[in-house]
Amino acid sequence: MQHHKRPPASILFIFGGSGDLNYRKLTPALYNLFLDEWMPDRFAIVGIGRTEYSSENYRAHLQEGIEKFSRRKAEENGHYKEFFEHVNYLQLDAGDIASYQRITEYVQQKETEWGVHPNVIFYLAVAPQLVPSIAQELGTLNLCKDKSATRIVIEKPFGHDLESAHELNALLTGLFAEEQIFRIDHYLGKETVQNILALRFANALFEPVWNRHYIDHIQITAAESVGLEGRGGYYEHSGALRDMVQNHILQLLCMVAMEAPVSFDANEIRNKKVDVLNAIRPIRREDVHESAVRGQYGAGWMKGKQVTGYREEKGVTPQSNTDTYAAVKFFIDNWRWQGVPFYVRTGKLMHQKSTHVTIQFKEAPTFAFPSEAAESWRSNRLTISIQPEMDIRIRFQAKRPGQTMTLDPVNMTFNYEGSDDHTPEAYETLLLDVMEGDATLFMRADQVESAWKVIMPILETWETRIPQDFPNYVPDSWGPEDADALIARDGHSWINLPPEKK
Ligand SMILES: NC(=O)C1=CN([C@@H]2O[C@H](COP(=O)(O)OP(=O)(O)OC[C@H]3O[C@@H](n4cnc5c(N)ncnc54)[C@H](OP(=O)(O)O)[C@@H]3O)[C@@H](O)[C@H]2O)C=CC1
Ligand SMILES: O=C1O[C@H](COP(=O)(O)O)[C@@H](O)[C@H](O)[C@H]1O
Repeated sequence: MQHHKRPPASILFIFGGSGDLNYRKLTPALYNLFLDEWMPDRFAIVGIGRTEYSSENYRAHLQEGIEKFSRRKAEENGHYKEFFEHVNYLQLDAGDIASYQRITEYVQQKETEWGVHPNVIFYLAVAPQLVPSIAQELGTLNLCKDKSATRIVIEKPFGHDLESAHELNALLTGLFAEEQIFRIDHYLGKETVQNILALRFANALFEPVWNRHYIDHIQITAAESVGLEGRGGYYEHSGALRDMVQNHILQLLCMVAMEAPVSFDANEIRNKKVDVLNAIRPIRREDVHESAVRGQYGAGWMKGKQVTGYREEKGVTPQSNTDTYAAVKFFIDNWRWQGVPFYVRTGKLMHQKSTHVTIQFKEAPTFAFPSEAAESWRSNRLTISIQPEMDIRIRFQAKRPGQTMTLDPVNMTFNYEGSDDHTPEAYETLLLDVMEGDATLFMRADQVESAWKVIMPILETWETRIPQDFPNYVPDSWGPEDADALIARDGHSWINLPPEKK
């Protein structure tokens, strides 16, 4: 039974249809949208690549991806036949200009068959070097002149630095209108990330204390327990700062720090976020060593299994100085956040997978209880767990039952109802938004460039100074000691989130 309005008729062309992202993320997401009756009544998905596939082989390959990576359990997957009737493969070399005609022909054929002019979406799930030439060719197709019906989706990384991101923006905005361009940051599609806006702006409770008068500092952690997962070739030219901080972490920071939007219009939200990026205090090159720490993992053990060091990974050079860990202290120079440090960190092969935001409130102004009542006054803390735990915890002091006045910190926890396999994956939300033409959860050109501006001084400094101590952390740890020192200098320590007891 259909219980919601579906997007209009759509054709999705996935450049990189034979690639890893489509196999692991995009097709499982589209399949779940199909099962949840969110796909349009009329839709077609066309994978594009040079690899030879018959339709049958291609569908079997993608079905395997769904079976491995769909959030639904195997027994819930059962509508492959109906779904794959909508899926086809176009063997095409993106460098062959003449072959783009086949795309136009496919659209015309569907238009005739369906009797409607469909939305046409080009998803570029290819290496970044291919993006400019594919965009260039698509931009010259007549069907891309229809600004309301044709869209282009660009995967990360969006540029390698400020200059290349600016060039890519110039190219794309010369070919497409801004409303046709969907720059993906998959963190924005996560339920728990979107919930930051609901927590802050759908409740009157938090806003009065959400500022420098009550908040001592904020921490954002995106710790991964995985390593490179076969992506050494890409990662070696990226590193943790580019791979995670420039995009996902700065977007989280924006959602925590932005002013209240007056509406949920895409541009209104994006304006408020870009204001935060533009207010981040530029880090002077001579101060980088005080505000930022980089790390690289060596060989060691991860949960009882031996793992190789970063420099021995496939696709990595033996003397590599690429950062697999980054921690940065930011300040936001505006009225709300003046003087409040934002500590952010991310790393590969860390002790525990955990992405969370911690708002540490200031101490109570005076403590009327006997000094032995509590170890610390710094009890008020709000933690937004993004993954794998999906909850919001408020920590406060409570009296321990008994005849003495002894205080203990306790947690009040909101848990997302239902199990993980009922929560839409980020790519489901984002693909649906693209089909609906809603760009709220996508990056605008100026947002991407402002984020690059924030990290450029760190990147440039790191690129010119050779780290003396790499590798400087072992797998299954919380990163390099210098990162502990970065936050300890201000009298704080990193908060590692224990899993909530169920
Ligand atoms: N994999 C992931 O988990 C993530 C990936 N991304 C991004 O998504 C993008 C794709 O990554 P991923 O899927 O891992 O990469 P893969 O290397 O697995 O896939 C690359 C795709 O590009 C296609 N391709 C390459 N050259 C051509 C060509 N000349 N003409 C047509 N198609 C071509 C390949 O097809 P063929 O060889 O058949 O021609 C293949 O389908 C990258 O930008 C990556 O950074 C972002 C987040 C996560
Ligand atoms: O974009 C990326 O994100 C993943 C982490 O995503 P998550 O949803 O699992 O938190 C990271 O592993 C990868 O290196 C990076 O390119």
